[in-house]
Amino acid sequence: MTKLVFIRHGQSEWNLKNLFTGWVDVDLSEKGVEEAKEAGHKIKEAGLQFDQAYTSVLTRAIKTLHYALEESGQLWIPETKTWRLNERHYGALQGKNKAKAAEKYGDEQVHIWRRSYDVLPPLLSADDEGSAAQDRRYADLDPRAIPGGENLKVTLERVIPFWEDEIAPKLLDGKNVIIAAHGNSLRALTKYIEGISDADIMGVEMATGQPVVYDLDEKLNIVNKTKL
Ligand SMILES: O=C(O)[C@H](O)COP(=O)(O)O
Repeated sequence: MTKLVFIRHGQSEWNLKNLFTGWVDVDLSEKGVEEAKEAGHKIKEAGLQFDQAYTSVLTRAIKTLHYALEESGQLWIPETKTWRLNERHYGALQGKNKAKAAEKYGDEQVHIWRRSYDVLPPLLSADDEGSAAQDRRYADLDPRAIPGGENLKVTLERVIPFWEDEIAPKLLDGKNVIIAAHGNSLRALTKYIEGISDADIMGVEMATGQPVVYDLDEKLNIVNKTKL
């Protein structure tokens, strides 16, 4: 049985401050570091051994992966970083406080921005301060692929090609895989592999630093799912 593990990064400094984060590259909080180490401890206890790791190009996910692998004695495994596993881009909401946004625009609107499948947040343009177009790590990307804001649908559309081209072939080859990423890039993957409807995905949440373990058969059907 092939193992696939998802882990959302540990608490970030902006999770702690309740700010929309998206593609802003914030670090883990102290609690987030502890959550990542604890995840590694649980991975070790569960005897999970990986052949390949995938993560985003954002520090909080990369560090979570590294703490978890170090704690489980697997820091040496091959890893691939890709923008396709980044958090959804939260557009012009990035850096804004979620509670203050709810006071200003109403709980309902903020809930729609956060959890609807296909409503976009207010967008950033390429020359706005804070646009990813100014960030060296995206220099090789076609400028048209750099988002000004994403909903879950758009996030899924850029995550899934990476799943199909890179991750699924590894799993089909019998390799055990860990993916350290973000609340919404992992919700997109969860929706895709579990066949969750557009409506039901609104109710799916990913806890910080909690490994989600899938057992997959040789056709990548899900045989079992557990949370550590
Ligand atoms: O980008 C963010 O703000 C968080 O990582 C995810 O936020 P959400 O739970 O509001 O989608």
